[in-house]
Amino acid sequence: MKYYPIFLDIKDKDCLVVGGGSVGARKAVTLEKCGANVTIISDRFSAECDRLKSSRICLEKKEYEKKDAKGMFLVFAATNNADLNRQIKADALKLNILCNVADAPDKSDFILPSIVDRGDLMVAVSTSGSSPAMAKKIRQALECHFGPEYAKLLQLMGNIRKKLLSSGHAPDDHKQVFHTLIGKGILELIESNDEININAILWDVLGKEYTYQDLVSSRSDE
Ligand SMILES: C[C@@]1(CC(=O)O)c2cc3[nH]c(cc4nc(cc5[nH]c(cc(n2)[C@H]1CCC(=O)O)[C@@](C)(CC(=O)O)[C@@H]5CCC(=O)O)C(CC(=O)O)=C4CCC(=O)O)c(CCC(=O)O)c3CC(=O)O
Ligand SMILES: NC(=O)C1=CN([C@@H]2O[C@H](COP(=O)(O)OP(=O)(O)OC[C@H]3O[C@@H](n4cnc5c(N)ncnc54)[C@H](O)[C@@H]3O)[C@@H](O)[C@H]2O)C=CC1
Repeated sequence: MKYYPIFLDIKDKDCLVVGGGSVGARKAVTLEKCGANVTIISDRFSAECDRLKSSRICLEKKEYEKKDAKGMFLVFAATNNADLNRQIKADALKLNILCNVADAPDKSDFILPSIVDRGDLMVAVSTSGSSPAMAKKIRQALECHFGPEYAKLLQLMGNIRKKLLSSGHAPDDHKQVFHTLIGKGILELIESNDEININAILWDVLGKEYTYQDLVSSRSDE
């Protein structure tokens, strides 16, 4: 394997994107969705980038300077200047910060995947840099297969898991329960909004204190 796949928790971490064009904008949007505090530094901003200004995305209109990278958790070099992108990478290295270089995968510490985002289900597709266009096409095909019902299913499964585990750990019994639930076709029932039959399964497998409406009204990580 060329790259080590990892799901990184970047909530409330400071991340720097240098370059306010369409590539910088795309990287900033994903960072923001994951709860990071994003600074985009650029000597000019595309209209697309300008619209991103928010409580979590701050735009600084200026030339990049080495000190800008200080204290950042991640750095993204996304300018249209290849030499500058390499300089940003070198600065980040000196500061021990991982850096993505938009025009030079071989110089990057990490590359970004194409993402299917269905709540707690995240499918990340990488072609190891061989063909971003193909990564995007595969992502679009997967989006048709993994529809929005998967977000609901995982909210349900996450909350059942949390409730069950809060009453004690019994890995062998629990394994049986989870596989039984999935095997009973709950996904299809969620898709057709058939609450009556979902509850019938929940009560049969887990007991009356497990009700669909209660279990999908809160997030599993709350
Ligand atoms: C190595 C990597 C580094 C990184 O950015 O982390 C990288 C590098 C480069 N991409 C380039 C071009 C394009 N990138 C896209 C789109 C995406 N690029 C993304 C990731 C990555 N791109 C990493 C590898 C991912 C992998 O393959 O596994 C995605 C998945 C995620 C994201 O950006 O968030 C996002 C899709 C989001 C979605 O799902 O929609 C499209 C498609 C389009 O625009 O329609 C094109 C035009 C078509 C094409 O080139 O294939 C060029 C310029 C080449 C040139 O000069 O011609 C380079 C530089 C180079 O290769 O040297
Ligand atoms: N990784 C990826 O997914 C992709 C990467 N690329 C590469 O990414 C790079 C950026 O692409 P785009 O966003 O389309 O380019 P762009 O030209 O739209 O944006 C680049 C931005 O960098 C800024 N910039 C240049 N010098 C600067 C400096 N000294 N200080 C601060 N900001 C500076 C410019 O003002 C501009 O806003 C290109 O090198 C391109 O080849 C292109 C497509 C996809």
